[in-house]
Amino acid sequence: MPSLVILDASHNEISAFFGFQPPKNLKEVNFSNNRMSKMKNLSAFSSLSNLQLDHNSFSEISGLEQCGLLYQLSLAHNRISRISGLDNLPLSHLCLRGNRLEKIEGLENLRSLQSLDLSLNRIRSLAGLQNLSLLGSLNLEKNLISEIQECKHIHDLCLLRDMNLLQNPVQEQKDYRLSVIFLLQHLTTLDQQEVTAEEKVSSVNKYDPPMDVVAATNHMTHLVYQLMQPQVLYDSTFPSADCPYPMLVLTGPQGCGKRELAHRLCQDLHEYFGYGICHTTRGPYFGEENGIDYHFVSEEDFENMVLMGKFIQTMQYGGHRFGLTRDAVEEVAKEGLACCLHMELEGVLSLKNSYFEPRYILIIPTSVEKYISNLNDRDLYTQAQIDRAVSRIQLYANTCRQRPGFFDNVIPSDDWKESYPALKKVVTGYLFAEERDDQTSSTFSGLKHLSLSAGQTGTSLDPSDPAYRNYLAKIQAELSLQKNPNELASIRRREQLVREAVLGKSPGVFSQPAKRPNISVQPSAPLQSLITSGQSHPDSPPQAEEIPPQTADPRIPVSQKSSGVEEHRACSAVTAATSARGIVKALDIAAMGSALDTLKEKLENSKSPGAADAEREQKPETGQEQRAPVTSPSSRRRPGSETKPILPPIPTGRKTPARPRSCPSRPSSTTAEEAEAEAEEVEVEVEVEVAEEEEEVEKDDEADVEEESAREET
Ligand SMILES: Nc1ncnc2c1ncn2[C@@H]1O[C@H](COP(=O)(O)OP(=O)(O)OP(=O)(O)O)[C@@H](O)[C@H]1O
Repeated sequence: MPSLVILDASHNEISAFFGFQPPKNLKEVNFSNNRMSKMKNLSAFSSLSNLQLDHNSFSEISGLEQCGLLYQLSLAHNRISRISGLDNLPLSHLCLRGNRLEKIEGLENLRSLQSLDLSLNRIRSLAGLQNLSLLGSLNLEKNLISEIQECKHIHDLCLLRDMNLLQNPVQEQKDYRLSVIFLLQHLTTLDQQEVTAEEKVSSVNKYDPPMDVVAATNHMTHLVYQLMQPQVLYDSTFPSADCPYPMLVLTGPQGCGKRELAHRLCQDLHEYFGYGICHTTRGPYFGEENGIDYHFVSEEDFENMVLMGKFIQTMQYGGHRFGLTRDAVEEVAKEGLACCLHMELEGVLSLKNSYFEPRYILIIPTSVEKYISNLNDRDLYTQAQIDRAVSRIQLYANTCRQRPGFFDNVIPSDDWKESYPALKKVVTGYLFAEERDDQTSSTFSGLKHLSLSAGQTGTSLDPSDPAYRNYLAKIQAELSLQKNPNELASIRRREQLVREAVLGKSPGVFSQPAKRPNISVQPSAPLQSLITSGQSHPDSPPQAEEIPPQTADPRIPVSQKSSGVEEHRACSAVTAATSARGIVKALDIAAMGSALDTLKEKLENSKSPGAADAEREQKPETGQEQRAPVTSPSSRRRPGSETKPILPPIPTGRKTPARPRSCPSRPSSTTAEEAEAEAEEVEVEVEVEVAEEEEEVEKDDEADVEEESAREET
């Protein structure tokens, strides 16, 4: 049969393996479920591409070496105990399910293999799969794999999407699924179940959390432990919304000189800075002193301190733990000094979650060779430690590049002594000392004052405390846009326009829609009653005696006159009130035709002696109304804004970069301060003018009414 292409001889009792002359074009052969036990050389079957030999009694794979086109081979449920004879075959699908395999071998050169079924064997390790770079599907169900770490052997198989480890002992391992998903991040199906995006994210957050997640967890841990302790009021550093306690943090890779720089800075600027002493579990280097460089503590003590809520942040570096305690900061703050610290990036990230708002300065080496040489000179580090430190330069550089503003300043440094002047300049700039040498002492006293005031505001979570109000004012100011003098002038102009429109001096936009009824509408009786009484029910025009005295001015609805407070509010809200009046006035009496008589009558009735008395009683209120704008809540002055926040010498510039109000102690803020003062002046000016103009409006209104009444009387 030279033309035979597909041969299916399954489910027979054939024992002879290929006991026939090879058809030239034979491609697919199925001898499954027969009684074959020994394979023979198939080099004559050169076209063979698919061979199914399941459920036979083969114990060894052989004779396939010359099958250069064989891409699919299935030998499931045989007695094979060792994989062999498959080298260099172009197999893409191989099934050895249900054999006696104990390890994966002989597959190293199957570079084209895409699908491998080794289920139902006795395999314990995944070693031997690492070269199968095209492998996309791997079935290892019902084997003896017990360690999650075995997945490391297939970690680099980027095309592996589907893996089945069902009924392996490894399934009982804690967090098995998340761990496997973490190790094999390309998987889309694990154990016949789809891998979700949530699972992938959770696995990464669990086993290789991003630095921010680590920092947040670190912060959360310490905060929780701290809250579990009896609460202590930290006089000097209790967070004050207006003036956070000033801190300076030098960061950079290990051994970049930040520690020396910090010490030197605290020495030179000892009037301003104190060195914050961290705790560590590492032993002291030669020359280091307990309580000067670090507080050296045992692992156990450190852990106890964590549980006691002592730390603000901690981090693990080089197998040792480092941490900054609240007390360490407090020690410095008590002296009236700003705390100067050095720490790694992880510490910075954690600290950034706290209520402290330090300045962060990155000290970064520019020459790797010099950096390595500096580290070697210290004679403290192993090569692995040096390599790690060097690798972290990139981490800092990336952070700096990817997160603009993360560091307040970056100082390139290959030698700390050389970079010290630059650092000092930057820091003195923060202190405002360089530009205002003459005010140095006052800055310092400001710092002392800061500590004190922070202490005073230690209980400032009480709303009755002025600092609390300052906090609100600060938030409010930040939320509302700051207006420059030009904007304020523009607002004034627009207000003026509105006022003129209301007074009928100019046909402002606000009066137009309200004037339309003037022309075309003859008000009905219900409308008259609405105008005169302020009541809304159209069918029941009120009797004259029903009209309360304060509705003598028919243009102002009762609702606006019902109480002094409301009146006050109505007059305060300049634009709203005047425009409302504008609308009422625009429905002018002249346009009401016959309705005028009724109105007149009611007006007269309302001027009864009782009503007049009542009106007189209203006079003080009117006065109040006139004065109202000055103290009006609608004024643009913020509550509590007359109390200037006390400013720290190292202000919170980074978090509130462009707002002169919140960082006036920055060098560049001299002009900002002036601008602020100027803006405030203009603000007050505008308010006073608004008040005066309002007064005028009121007088004009009153004069109008009187004139009208007089006209009517005549
Ligand atoms: N509380 C902390 N949080 C985060 N990092 C810290 C903390 N305390 C110290 N570190 C940092 O941990 C790293 C290891 O500290 P270690 O004192 O062992 O470094 P070092 O070899 O003396 O080098 P360096 O001169 O940079 O301090 C340093 O980069 C140090 O700045």
